[in-house]
Amino acid sequence: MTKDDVAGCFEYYADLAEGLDAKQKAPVSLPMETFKSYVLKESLGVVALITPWNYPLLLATWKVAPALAAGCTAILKPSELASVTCLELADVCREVGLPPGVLNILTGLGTEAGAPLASHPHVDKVAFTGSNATGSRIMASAAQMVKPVSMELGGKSPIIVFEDVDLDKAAEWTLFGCFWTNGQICSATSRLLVHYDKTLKFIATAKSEGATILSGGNRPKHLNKGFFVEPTIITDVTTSMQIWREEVFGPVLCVKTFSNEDEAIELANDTHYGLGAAVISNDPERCDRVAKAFRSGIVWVNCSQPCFCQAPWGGIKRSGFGRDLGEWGLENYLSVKQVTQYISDEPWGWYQPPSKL
Ligand SMILES: NC(=O)c1ccc[n+]([C@@H]2O[C@H](COP(=O)([O-])OP(=O)(O)OC[C@H]3O[C@@H](n4cnc5c(N)ncnc54)[C@H](O)[C@@H]3O)[C@@H](O)[C@H]2O)c1
Ligand SMILES: NCCCC=O
Repeated sequence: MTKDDVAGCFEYYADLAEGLDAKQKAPVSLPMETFKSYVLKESLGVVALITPWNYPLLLATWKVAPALAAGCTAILKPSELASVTCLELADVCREVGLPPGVLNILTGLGTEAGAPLASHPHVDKVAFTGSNATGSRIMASAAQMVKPVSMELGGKSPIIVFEDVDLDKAAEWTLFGCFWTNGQICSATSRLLVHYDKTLKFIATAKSEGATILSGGNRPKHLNKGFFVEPTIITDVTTSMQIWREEVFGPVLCVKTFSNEDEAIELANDTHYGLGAAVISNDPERCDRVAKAFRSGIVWVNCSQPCFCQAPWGGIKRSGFGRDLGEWGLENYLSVKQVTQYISDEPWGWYQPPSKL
């Protein structure tokens, strides 16, 4: 599936690149007839793309494809934990005729390869996806040179399940939203807010489907080696607990109940993060209200986690700023230049000619 997503993303940005010429010289309407103005969109130059270990090829593609489409020269620094697919991508780019030097892969540790790249004076922009701690370090070093950055950081995303839903569907989206790819997704909806009346039925249904409720949290007995954790569901959580507030980046779902829509929204937004948020309800007006009220960059209605390269991806608050994907992802790598021309034959008239003095 990732390979298809990668190819789809390159094709999408190839189309946007072809459309860029037609968007050049877009006129700007001015209040003075003696001037005319238009806008050029230009490549930012040399961009550093620093990416995480989860979805290593896809998340690199979300940056490489729009950066190349915008005409940038890119240096991709993949995670030291998962670099191989990005090296393969470079081979494919060479095979299809990308000129040498346009896409460069720099492997290595964050401190030894990522940090010098991010602070290099010849790098015009840093586009980063990863943890908040690293993002904050990169912002601090980029600030020394007033270098633009875009940040795709972590999250602790909520999913609100209202009482009017089909329980089976809600249970499936809730489990998928948190446990898909072991919860190692930035946007995992790992805080479940469920209407109180539904809670017992929800748990009973999940139990009858074989889920382990209020348990997990251990290494699976049959896996002695490696970094494995049982799918874990935790209830009786308070909003001040670390497990409710901090990103786990693993298969852990916290559950809290609410008694009305306002309380659900307040609990959902009670986080430093603002990446994803989901609402499950059969009431379309309620879905609209809640979608507007969520303080996040992405909202899913009656689902969780679907991702399309045409739609903007990114967060607010400590989940970052700037957007990957869609036309917004291309704008990440373009600068906007105004060209304003004086078109009158008359002198500007700042200095009076001697004859008129
Ligand atoms: N918002 C999103 O779209 C998105 C997507 C995927 C992952 N994430 C987040 O990424 C995190 C998991 O990824 P991770 O563990 O690889 O993150 P990480 O911050 O540890 O590493 C990300 C990248 O930064 C590099 N790096 C580390 N220190 C650096 C430094 N001082 N200067 C420059 N580069 C440095 C690493 O080598 C790696 O390439 C989670 O918090 C997750 O939520 C966010
Ligand atoms: N579906 C891809 C999500 C990437 C975030 O970690």
